[in-house]
Amino acid sequence: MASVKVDFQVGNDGVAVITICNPPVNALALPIIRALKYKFDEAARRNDVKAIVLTGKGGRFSGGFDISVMQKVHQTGDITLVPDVSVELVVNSIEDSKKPIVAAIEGLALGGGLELAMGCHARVAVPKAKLGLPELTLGIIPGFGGTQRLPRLVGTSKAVEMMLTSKPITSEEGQKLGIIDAIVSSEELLKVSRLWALEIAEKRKPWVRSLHRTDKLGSDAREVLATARQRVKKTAPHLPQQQACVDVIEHGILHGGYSGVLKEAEVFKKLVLSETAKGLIHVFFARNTISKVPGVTDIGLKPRNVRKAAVIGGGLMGSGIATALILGNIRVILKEVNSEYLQKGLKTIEANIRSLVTRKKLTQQKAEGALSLLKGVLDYTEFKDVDMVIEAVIEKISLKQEIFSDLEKICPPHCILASNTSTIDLNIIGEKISSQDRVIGAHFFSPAHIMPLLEIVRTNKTSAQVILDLIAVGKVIQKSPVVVGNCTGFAVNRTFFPYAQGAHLLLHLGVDAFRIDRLITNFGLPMGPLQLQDLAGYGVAVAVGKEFAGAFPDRTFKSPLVDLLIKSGRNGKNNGRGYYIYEKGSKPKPDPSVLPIIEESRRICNIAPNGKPVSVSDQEIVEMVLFPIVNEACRVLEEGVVIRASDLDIASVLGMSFPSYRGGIVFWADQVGAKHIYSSLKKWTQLYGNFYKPSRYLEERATKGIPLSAPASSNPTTKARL
Ligand SMILES: C[C@H](O)CC(=O)SCCNC(=O)CCNC(=O)[C@H](O)C(C)(C)COP(=O)(O)OP(=O)(O)OC[C@H]1O[C@@H](n2cnc3c(N)ncnc32)[C@H](O)[C@@H]1OP(=O)(O)O
Repeated sequence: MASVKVDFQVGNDGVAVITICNPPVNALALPIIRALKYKFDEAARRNDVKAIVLTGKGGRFSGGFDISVMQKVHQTGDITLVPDVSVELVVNSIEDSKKPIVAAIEGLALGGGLELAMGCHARVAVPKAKLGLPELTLGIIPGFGGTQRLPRLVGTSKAVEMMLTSKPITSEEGQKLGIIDAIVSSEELLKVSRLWALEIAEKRKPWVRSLHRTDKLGSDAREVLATARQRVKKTAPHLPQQQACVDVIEHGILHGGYSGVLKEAEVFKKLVLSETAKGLIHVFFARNTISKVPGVTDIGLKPRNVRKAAVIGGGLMGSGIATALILGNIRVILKEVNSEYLQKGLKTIEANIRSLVTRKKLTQQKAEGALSLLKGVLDYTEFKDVDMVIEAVIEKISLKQEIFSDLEKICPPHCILASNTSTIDLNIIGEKISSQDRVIGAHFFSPAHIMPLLEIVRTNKTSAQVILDLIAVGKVIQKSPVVVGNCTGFAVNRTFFPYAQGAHLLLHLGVDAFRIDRLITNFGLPMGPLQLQDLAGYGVAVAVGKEFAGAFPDRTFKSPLVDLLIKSGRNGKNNGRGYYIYEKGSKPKPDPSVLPIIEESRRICNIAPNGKPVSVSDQEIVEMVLFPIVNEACRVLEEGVVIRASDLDIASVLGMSFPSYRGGIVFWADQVGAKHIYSSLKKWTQLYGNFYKPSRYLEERATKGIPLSAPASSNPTTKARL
């Protein structure tokens, strides 16, 4: 705690430098906020202080209000834990101070950090500092006056864009927009800021109170807001903070900045208590926790550098993985079996990179740099000095075993031997080699260069060093690595295998296919289970169905539907025909001609009670698809496949696009309540069979009233080692 403080130093020039010290990001924790108020008031009182500079220690101004305070509010329900910073500190002690205050910004000023800076009378920054108000990603709006001062400093249109997208700008852009007054080197920052503050005091530079300005709001501000409001209605119907943000900005434009500040504080507090904020704030911390792996990241090991990697197999996955690696500045050797496949793989990688340039996600220069790191090969000659190999060939055990035997002979002894398998037991893949401590799963999600999740699968033998190395690679290539244990489907596919099956079961009970998908998208997933099946192609559905039927025969729903769809010439999006019709340039349309096929499958299965379609409410349909997933998540937790429940939340959000504002699958389940989930599953088991049978873990937690996310107690039946 000693490092959490606010420094106060008065120089001979009469400038007090107030420094926020709370590593690593100088979050505005409650003691910091209290100390800031105290120090500003002290500076105002002292006769030897003519002007003030506010800055942050360690190269970062501030990452904003301490988000863990809001988490405490969620745990306790006590909103009074959030102090009144907006008026008491920012308006009274900073903006309305009788002495000029300059913010000296290094590294980043985000959220509450930027809001403090905007309360100051000028801002000096170093090059490339990040400035932004990312609060909306947490389900809240800025609460220290940001919704009012940002439009007054950069204009309504830009401010709305910055807040609704949560994307930061650089100090250079900030200077052009007018929020930054000067850019100087890090060495000069304090000197220039002190002088600037003194010059304001001497009236040689303007003394600007942002909240009092109106010149930049623009005469079209209300139209800008009306357009934004329409847009968020369409694009973010589940995110109340988006609409609220626009409303609060408008309030300040109509009624004046100070009234806007008061309105903002009121709405901010309401939003902190919203379900959306609970989910998103949980995801923020859960995402930071995933790479903390007991026995791996806490035993003093250092990750080794992976400079050169090899990818075996240039298909869809292999080329995506190679793309991700070169984008992370890692040299890549792509190996294929013949030059035709190799050229195809290389072309796919090039196309992946070029499409990022077209979509303005990558500069031309960076694209060329990345592509220069790629080399295609047809043999193992280049493998002598690779630090990591990721095998991404077809799912055939003998082929993978042969490759791993070759790799063990050819690659250096430190080389990580990874497989991108999504189905095969890693112990079997590594069975024939002696370096089983180097065998690990690197399970990417398609398209591998875009999807943010990396499921790192360890076996009982994988060494801590290799796990740590792969976590580090994951971070370098901008993925969120989740370390999981070895079991059928690993954590993500295993948990979500009932997704399609739940939909199929409902279909066979007589529920309309498109109703199921519509309700699931209304719930917040980007597409329903049937459309997802179309997207993946039916080959995947058949393979995955077989795998899970083999592993979990007690809870697999079998139907001839996919076979019938294939027989009718459908293969989902791949050939433009599935449950939906896919035409270039237009959204998928439900295909009425699929209905007789579903009907035929229903006839064959004949599971609807009395042969009649069941009558189920919209909510029940959503629950009948999602509760079986929660049930499987419970088994994954009980078996210790993931380290902690929040890892599964992140895996579900990043791997399956489960809505982050619902906090992930287990977090959401706890909001719904284990008791309700358990009793619903029990009822459906009696009505419709074992697919719904509640797991022991769920039953125990529901009966004892323990949250599903609470750490496992004693003796988990750990099949997967973690
Ligand atoms: C009233 C106000 O308007 C409301 C607010 O200000 S809400 C806060 C708004 N600010 C934000 O959303 C910024 C959140 N933070 C970030 O985006 C990133 O942490 C960052 C860009 C600041 C730094 O990124 P990076 O260097 O990769 O560090 P990162 O690993 O994320 O964070 C380091 C640690 O700081 C913590 N942290 C970062 N910002 C924090 C914050 N605002 N509050 C509390 N903790 C924070 C992280 O949880 C992490 O903790 P850990 O080491 O125990 O896991």
